[in-house]
Parts: sequence; C-alpha cells; structure tokens
Amino acid sequence: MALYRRIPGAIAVITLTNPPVNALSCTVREAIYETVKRATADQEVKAIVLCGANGKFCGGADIKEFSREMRGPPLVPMIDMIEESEKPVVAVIEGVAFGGGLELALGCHYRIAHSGAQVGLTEVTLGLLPAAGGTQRLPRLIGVPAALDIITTGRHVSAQEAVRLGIVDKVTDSSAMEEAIEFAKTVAGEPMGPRRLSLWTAACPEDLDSLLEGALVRIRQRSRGALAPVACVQAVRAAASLPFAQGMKKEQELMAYLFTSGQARAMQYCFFTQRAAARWTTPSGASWENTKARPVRQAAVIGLGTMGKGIAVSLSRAGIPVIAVETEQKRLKAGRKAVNSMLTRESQKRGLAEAHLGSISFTLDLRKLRDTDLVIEAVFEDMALKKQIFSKLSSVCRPDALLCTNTSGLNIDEIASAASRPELVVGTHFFAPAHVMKLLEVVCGPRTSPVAVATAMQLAKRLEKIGVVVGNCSGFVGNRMMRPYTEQAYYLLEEGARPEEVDLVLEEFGFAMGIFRVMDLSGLDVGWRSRKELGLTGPKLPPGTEARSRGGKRYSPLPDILCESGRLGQKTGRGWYLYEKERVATPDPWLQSFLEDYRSRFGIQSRRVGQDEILERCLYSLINEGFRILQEGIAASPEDIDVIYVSGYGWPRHRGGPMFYAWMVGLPKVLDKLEHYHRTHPDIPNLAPSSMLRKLVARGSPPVHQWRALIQQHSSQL
Ligand SMILES: C[C@H](O)[C@H](C)C(=O)SCCNC(=O)CCNC(=O)[C@H](O)C(C)(C)COP(=O)([O-])OP(=O)([O-])OC[C@H]1O[C@@H](n2cnc3c(N)ncnc32)[C@H](O)[C@@H]1OP(=O)([O-])[O-]
Repeated sequence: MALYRRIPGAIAVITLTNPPVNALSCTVREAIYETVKRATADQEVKAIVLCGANGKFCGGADIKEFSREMRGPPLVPMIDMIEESEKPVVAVIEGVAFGGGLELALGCHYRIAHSGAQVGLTEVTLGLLPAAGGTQRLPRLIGVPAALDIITTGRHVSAQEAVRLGIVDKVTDSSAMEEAIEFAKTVAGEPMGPRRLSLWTAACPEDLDSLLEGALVRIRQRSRGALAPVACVQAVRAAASLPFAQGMKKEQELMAYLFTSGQARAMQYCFFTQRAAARWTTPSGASWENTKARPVRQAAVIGLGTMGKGIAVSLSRAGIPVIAVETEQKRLKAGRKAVNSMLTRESQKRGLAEAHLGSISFTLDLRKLRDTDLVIEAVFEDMALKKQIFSKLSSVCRPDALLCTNTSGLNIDEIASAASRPELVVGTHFFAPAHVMKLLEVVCGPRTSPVAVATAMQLAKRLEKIGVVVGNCSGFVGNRMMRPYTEQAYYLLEEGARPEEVDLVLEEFGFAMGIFRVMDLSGLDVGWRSRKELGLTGPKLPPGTEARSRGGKRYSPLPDILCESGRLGQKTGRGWYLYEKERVATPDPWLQSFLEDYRSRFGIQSRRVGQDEILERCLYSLINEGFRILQEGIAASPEDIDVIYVSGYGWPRHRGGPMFYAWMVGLPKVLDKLEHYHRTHPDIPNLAPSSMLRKLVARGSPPVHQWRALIQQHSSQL
C-alpha cells in the first residue's frame, strides 16, 4: 500500500505502508505507480514527498515474492517514472533504505535522512545484485570506488557516512519529514533535469581495471566462489564505461543469471532461517510466544580468560552492567586491563558513547553477585571445577537468578545437578571471539525451564547475536558435527593426503579457512584437552590401548603426536603448517616426512586422494551427524543446524548450510556416497548413513522446510 495525502504548500505526500519494513511488494508497487501518477498529474501539486510508515523508509523488494512467479508492475520503469517527474520528488529516509528501497530513493531528486538511518544496497547478501538501477545510479552519484565498495559488500552505511559520500543531501537529528517538506517547498518549480542521476556520468579513476581487479581479489579472499559479488563488479564496470541505458541492460542480464542460481536460493534461505531461529519452541509447548523472559538488569561473568573477556565486552556493549569475577589478583588485573582496552577499541570502532556502555566492575568476591539477575560461568573446561562454582553460586545468588555456563560441550544437566535451582541452569555457548562471533547456542538440559530458555534467547537478541536453542549432548550441535568432519581430515592425511590439499578443497568450497589452518589458528591444544577429558588420549587412556583404535572404532593419534611434540599451531610457530612469518601458513617439509614415517610405522599404503573424496568425506560425515542430531531431537529443525553452521562455523552463506547443501546436492547421492565410504572404512561407524537420511530419501527427498514435520514424529530432547 502507499497512502496519498495533500498538505499545505502544494505538497503531495506518498507514504509506503507495508509493515514491518515497507517491502516493495506487488501491491505496494501498484500503489506507488498510482499515487505518483496522481501527484504528477495534479496541477496544484508542486512537489512530492515520498516516505515510509512506522519510521522505516523501505526494506527493498519483497524477498518473499522471489520464490513465487513475479506479478505486478516492475520496479525499473516505476523508478524511471519518478526520476522523469518534472516536479521534485524528495525521499525521506528514516530507519532503513536497503536494496530496492535505496534504489527507489536514488530515483528521487533529493534524499533527506534522519541521523539514525542506515542505507545500503544489500542485494549481494541475498546472492543478487541491485537490479532497479542501483548499480548504474549509485556510481553516477558518488563515484565508482565508493559505489563499488557499497555494492560488492552490501554493508549498511550510516546516515553520517551517507551524507559525507553524497548519497543523501541532508541529515537531521529532528524530524526528517518536516525537514523534507520544507525542503520540497524550496525546490518546487526548479528544473529537475540536473537531478536525474541517469543523465550523470560516473566519476571513475584513471586505472579502472586495477580498481576492479583489486575488488575481485578482495572478493576471492572474503567469499571464495560466491557469484553475486563478481557480477556486481561487472555491473559497476558497465556504469563506468557505458551509457545509462546500456548499463541498465547489463544490470538486468546479470540479475537474470543470479536470480535463478542455487547460491541466491541458499542465501535467501539463510536470511529467513536466521530470523526463524528466534521463534523457538520446545515439545513441552513452551515457545517464544508464550514464555516471558526475565529482565536482565545486571549480569556477572565468572572467569576472564579468552571467552570471559569477550562475553563481558558483549554485555557491556549492550548496556548491561557487569560484575567480572576472577580467583586471583594477577588474573583479575590482567583481565581488567584487557577488557578495558577491548571496550575502548569497540566504542571507537562503533562510535559508541561511553554513556551507552554498561559499567564493568572487577572483583575476587563472589558475594558481590547477590543482586545479579544472570551469571555466565566461563572458566576452564573442567566438570569438577564448574560444579564447584555452580554450588557456590547457588548459595550467594538470588533464588531467581539465572545461572548460565559457557561450556562448549560438557553435560549441562550434570553441571545443573550442583545447583540448588537446576531449572534455572542453561547453556549459553558463545564462540570465539565472543564479542565478534554472532552465534549463541542456548543449550537446554532436561530440567532447564522455559523461562530460562526465554531469558537466554532474549539476551542473545540484546547482544545482537543469533540465538539457537539446542538440546544437551556432548558437543551440543556445532561441535558434535565438527568431530566426524575433523576425524575424516585426520584419516585423509593417514591415507596419503597433505594438509594443504585438504584445506584447498575446503577453501575452494567456500570456507574462509580449511580445517588444518583453523586448528593451527585456535591451537591444537584445544582439541587435545577435550580428547584427554574424554579419555581418548593422555593419562585417562588405559595402558596397552591400540594406537589407532578406541572402543573398536578407528582413531587417529596424529594430532596427539603433534601436540606431544610441542606443535600446537600458530602460537608455537608450528602445527600442521610452518609459521615462519606470523600467521602465514606454509607447508612444512618436516610434516611430510613425519606422515611418511607414520604411515610406514602403521603399515598404511599411501595413495593419491582425489578432491571429490576429500570434500565428500569431510562434509558428508558432518551432514550425517546432523541427521543423527535431528533424529535425536537435539536440534528442532535442519534450518537451526544451518543457522548454527553459517553464523558460527564459517559455512559459506552461498551454500546455505550443511543440511540445505545436502538437499541441493541430492540426498540419494549423499546416502550413496556414505554407504560407499562406510563399506570402504567399516571401522568408522559414523560413516554409516543415519536412519533419518534413509527415511528422507525413501520419502522422495522432500525440500528442507518439510523435514521438521517428519522429524517431530521422532522424540525431541528440547
Ligand atoms: C530490486 C532490488 O534490487 C533487489 C532485488 C532487492 O531489493 S532485494 C531486498 C534487499 N533488501 C534487504 O536486503 C533488506 C533485508 N532486510 C533486512 O536487512 C532487515 O530485515 C531490516 C530491514 C534491517 C530490518 O531488520 P529488523 O531486525 O528490524 O527486522 P527483521 O527481523 O530482520 O525483519 C522483520 C520481518 O520483516 C521481514 N523482512 C525484512 N526485509 C524484508 C524484505 N525485503 N522482503 C520481505 N520480508 C522482509 C523479515 O523476514 C521479518 O519477518 P518475520 O521473520 O517477522 O516473519
């Protein structure tokens, strides 16, 4: 809908009305055509003001319409009609002007923004490109370099930066509407020719080719294999080198190619599943709709290690006062110093005023937590230590305080058994660095109450994180699926592959980093500690245990041997790679001869391992574990698993997520390959296809959004 009204001063006001974000649905487009025609035809109207209802200008084209047959009037001629108006059209940008919303504003002759507004051509984040003239008008308005950056990244641009770049003509702290109306009166009657961007020429640097080549290099580093950003570069090249009409033709051609691509489907799937994750439910019937979260006015963090520091900064950044607790003065002092410098960097980076930050106090005294609403324990991954802390917290905290643990895989219910109110114990699994990573696994134990889940999910939203509710099992969802993936990587090395070969395949697939480079970055000792905790190596391993078998299952001692020899990754300059120059991984000849010795020691015949096998064994074993997790009800839906992997484990967005990817590849193929690899490696039981996968194939591989209904027939642990 678009409302039309006349106001004094010969002004017509057109208001886009399509909550919640005034998306340019078919109905809205029809209404814009109608109202703009009416205003331009009305002799008494001297200027037009275009705005959006509910404090938002426009969230762009209606993404929900993309999976349906497109109906209604197209956007491009609609925007051309506005641009061709002889009467000035002034856009009032409040809240957001994203994608087609900004393109609509670029068709207007003037743009007035509120200081809190954000603009952007975000289509690339949906696997598309700006296809309503954005790739042609924005470079003409602000020049090729700035437009190239905004279009290829899809980043949100603040009003302050937008006026600096010239995207908007004016920014106001007061009413942008009133400002726009007064402004419209001042330009009424002026010729609009000079304000039509399609008639402008895009300012571009001498060496356009190296600018565009530079952008392509950054795209390859940032999102290897993604089609949309590359198409964006081609469209901007057209803006810099072709007349408007030809440039528009190029834009449309590129959009037609992207619109039906699997990558666009995958990225739009990510858009909606990320939002759906907030609509959590549990089999008990508790859900985001019927369970009220408790207020969190003050929080506490126990332990100022790597995770604790990041969690404290996230809470403070959200304006929540924090009490940070440590056990020793030395660690407290170091923690305080680190947290304060992280906060300073954060507030500078985000332009956050000191006033916005929640205060942080540091203490050795747990009793200071008596009035705290929520405590997050982030100490060493040791069950006994965590239980000790939860027992102490039960005696000092208010009986209704929420007790959260940041464990990355220990049993939530066992930790809860040490607390006087196990129903208020919930897992809040942050990802390193905790003040950067978006994902928060909210882990439910069998006794965790709905109010605890609701409060933790509300906290996730407040911290601008993506909360996903998962059940309680070793490694929860994310880390549990990483285990078979990592094990396969080790087995591939045993059988003849090299770390750089495995990593290349995974990076070509779209991961920013392959598994061996990731392990070297986070430190091989992290996995070593949890294998020791699980008794797979180290002091808990029964003497005489076969080197390459645990409980009748294949086991690779490769990473243990590296750790025992002090090769812990980047932090020791050696791991799976050599790091002579800081952070630059180079293949290590030592590792090559070590692997050859290892294979001959265990009588393993080395062979050339193909790229397909590397990809399939790593990804399909991870996906298979995902099906087991769905089967056991540890995750409520495949969509939740995909959100976890895309927002917490670097799974490339243009691949949708592991479960969506499996469906795109074809479930019968995944099943077939798993059966093949399991036959070849019967000592790796987690290669055996899960019954959920078999069931879905037997049911004709229904689309991902239909799996949930099938899963609910199984038992849920949520
Ligand atoms: C031709 C042209 O070149 C091309 C081709 C295009 O234009 S392509 C389109 C380009 N547009 C975008 O990339 C902007 C996408 N949206 C956002 O970034 C955010 O939504 C937001 C605007 C910053 C608001 O954030 P929010 O946190 O306040 O609320 P929310 O929870 O995110 O959203 C609230 C509800 O609105 C829904 N929604 C948001 N934007 C939508 C859109 N463009 N189309 C359809 N639904 C949309 C969303 O699914 C959710 O629904 P539900 O879950 O409640 O059922």
